[in-house]
Amino acid sequence: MIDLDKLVDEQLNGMLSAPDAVKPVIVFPEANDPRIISAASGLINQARVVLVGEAAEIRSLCDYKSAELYCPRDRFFSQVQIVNPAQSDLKEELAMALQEASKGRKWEFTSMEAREKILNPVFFGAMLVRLGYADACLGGVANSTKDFLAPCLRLIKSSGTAFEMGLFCLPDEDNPLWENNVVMFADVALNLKPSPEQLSDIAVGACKTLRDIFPPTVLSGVNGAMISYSTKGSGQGPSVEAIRQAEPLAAQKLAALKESDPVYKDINITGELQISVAVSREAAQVKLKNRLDEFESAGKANVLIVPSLDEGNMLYHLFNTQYPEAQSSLIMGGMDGQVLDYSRGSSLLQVIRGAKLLLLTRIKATKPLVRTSPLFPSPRIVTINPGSVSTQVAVFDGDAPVLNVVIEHDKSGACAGGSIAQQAESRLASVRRTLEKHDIDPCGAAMIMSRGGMLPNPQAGTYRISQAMLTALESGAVEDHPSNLGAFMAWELSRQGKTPAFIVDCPTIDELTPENRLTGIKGIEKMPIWHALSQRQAARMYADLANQRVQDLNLIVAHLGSGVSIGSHAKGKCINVENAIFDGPMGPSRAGDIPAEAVIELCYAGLEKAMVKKIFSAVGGLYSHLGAHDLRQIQDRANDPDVAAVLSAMASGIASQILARLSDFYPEPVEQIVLTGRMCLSPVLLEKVLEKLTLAGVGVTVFPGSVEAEALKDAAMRVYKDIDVPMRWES
Ligand SMILES: Nc1ncnc2c1ncn2[C@@H]1O[C@H](COP(=O)(O)OP(=O)(O)OP(=O)(O)O)[C@@H](O)[C@H]1O
Ligand SMILES: CCCC(=O)O
Repeated sequence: MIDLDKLVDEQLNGMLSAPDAVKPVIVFPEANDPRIISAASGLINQARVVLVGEAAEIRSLCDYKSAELYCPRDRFFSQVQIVNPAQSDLKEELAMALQEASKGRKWEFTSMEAREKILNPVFFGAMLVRLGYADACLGGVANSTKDFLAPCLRLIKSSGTAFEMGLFCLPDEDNPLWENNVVMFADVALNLKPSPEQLSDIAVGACKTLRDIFPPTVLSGVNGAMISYSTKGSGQGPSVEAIRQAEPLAAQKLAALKESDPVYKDINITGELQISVAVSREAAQVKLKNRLDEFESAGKANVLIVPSLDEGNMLYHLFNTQYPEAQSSLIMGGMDGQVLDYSRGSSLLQVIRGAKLLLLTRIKATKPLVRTSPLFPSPRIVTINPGSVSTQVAVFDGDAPVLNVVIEHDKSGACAGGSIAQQAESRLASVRRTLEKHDIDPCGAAMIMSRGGMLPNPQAGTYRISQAMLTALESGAVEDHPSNLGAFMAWELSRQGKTPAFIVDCPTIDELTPENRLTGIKGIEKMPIWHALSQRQAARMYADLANQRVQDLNLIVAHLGSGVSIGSHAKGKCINVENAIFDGPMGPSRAGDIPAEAVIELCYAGLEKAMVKKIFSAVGGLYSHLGAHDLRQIQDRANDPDVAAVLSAMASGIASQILARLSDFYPEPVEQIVLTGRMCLSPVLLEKVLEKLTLAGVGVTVFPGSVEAEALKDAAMRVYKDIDVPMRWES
């Protein structure tokens, strides 16, 4: 049986990991139902969830266990928005808009009535969608269709005929009627006797939905058939006539759909077929004989469009009863994924599945998603992330990305050297130019965030930038490193702290255990310098995916970027990690571990100390072997045996040091190995690393690319929501 839930999850996660993706805002007006609370907790990674109800009631439903949460409780309450209509700032605006929407309708409201109605969570939720403050409203588990769906259909604009589909992924059988045992029926809930126009809308909408859910790699054909007691002229009657009239209309609409996106090119719709002719090749052969090839869907239809509600509803309930183990769901059509009406008997699993299918169809609908909503705080956050030859500038409104630019610096210019303050000045000028070019005024930001610098002995987390911190960085930074520039730039952008400015997760955070700190020479201790911002974010991202807390997990996290660092994160603390500038595996321009005797020789070869340091930290690794450090170009030469040998050695070094970390957690097991950084964007390298990691017998999760801008934004939001209290740097 196709695992529908897994398929939908994979697609959602893929779409939501796009750099400019935003999560849809979904409203549950029935937040007093334990199924809704539990389901909401399983949706927070893929949606911004609004629960309409009383915060105290929702908390007590969680505390007394009738609503079990799929994620840590703190995370749930920090992510969902609970809105009580009676106390909402939006109440009056929504009531006025409701009255306006009702004008001239049979159900027209006076302003008094509208104010009263808006206190009803269903009206409140539907109006949030109507006004563009939310993307979708989901209900029906605690209300009748009349009480939930009628207000939604009245108030939320649709793109055609509203209808409902019943989707079934059936258990495996020897002789399945349908490819992969997937079948859909429509309309199963709304239109008593659809007109030809409605039938054509239902046919095209249902086929489009099936394709939106199942990519061609999973379901090669989407074949719609309008079911009748007549096969191509064998019978007569009003319903047959309606289908005949619907067929050309459906053909026209289908042509427009195919024109809009080639993904729909292989959809077929055929009218007026008996159900046996629609689903069985043999029956089709018997009845259609040599005309069979004229009708693409005949004998292989997997979307069955019924002539009236009686048949649709019957089929839906028949299949639900006969196949209790099927993965099934109701899906609304014709509403651009803005509404879902559950059945009151829905199980928790069905509530979650329905919501995820709705998210998928909502994201794939042409209507753009809400980027910022008054329901969710959306402070403007400017983030800067200085690297050795580039500075990343990313701007967010709350969680919504606004800008993400990587400014490449000329090595001979902006970062050629000079004091931290001098370098910061020229980089800052390019950051300002970039912001200006995109019409972004940093003075309008609520918070300015930067990667942390090499402060001595910092704590993990967020520090407010202060003059004392800048002094410490200028005079006492542990290493001369581009990360030190961040605080200076953020300070200047914030007009010397007038806008709150912060650094997050310094590379010098030291949480090593004594065992991991000690070396073989008394007096020489390990001194970690690592990609703390990136690694700690990747650990949190994994924990969120696994619906756990980092404090409860043992993770090995590797940052594979310009530098490489591998951290052993035991219950949220990085208990072992190297100095990524000089130790560990080789990287694009880092030498990594070199036999000690060779190092000694090099030091006495008459070179200046700065030159020796440069050999290890700037012109080692790929650059030393191949004369280039950009993996994007190097991987194109991977067929060259010399290049392949160096890439294999780098991958092998990374994998073997990750494997070596397994023992750091002894006697506890490692839950997951997590990889991140832009080198993970290289399939050539990643494949070689992953191959060897299979030896660990531990799952591997990859967050390819840089997660640092997201890390800075998330840190800002934690401060903004009072989840984190920023530290002050004391000299
Ligand atoms: N699309 C890509 N495909 C393959 N490799 C890439 C891609 N984009 C960047 N890289 C490589 O990733 C490396 C840079 O990684 P990343 O940007 O994560 O590091 P960084 O954050 O700049 O540096 P640091 O490790 O100092 O933090 C470079 O070697 C670059 O060539
Ligand atoms: C944390 C930074 C270490 C490096 O530059 O590789």
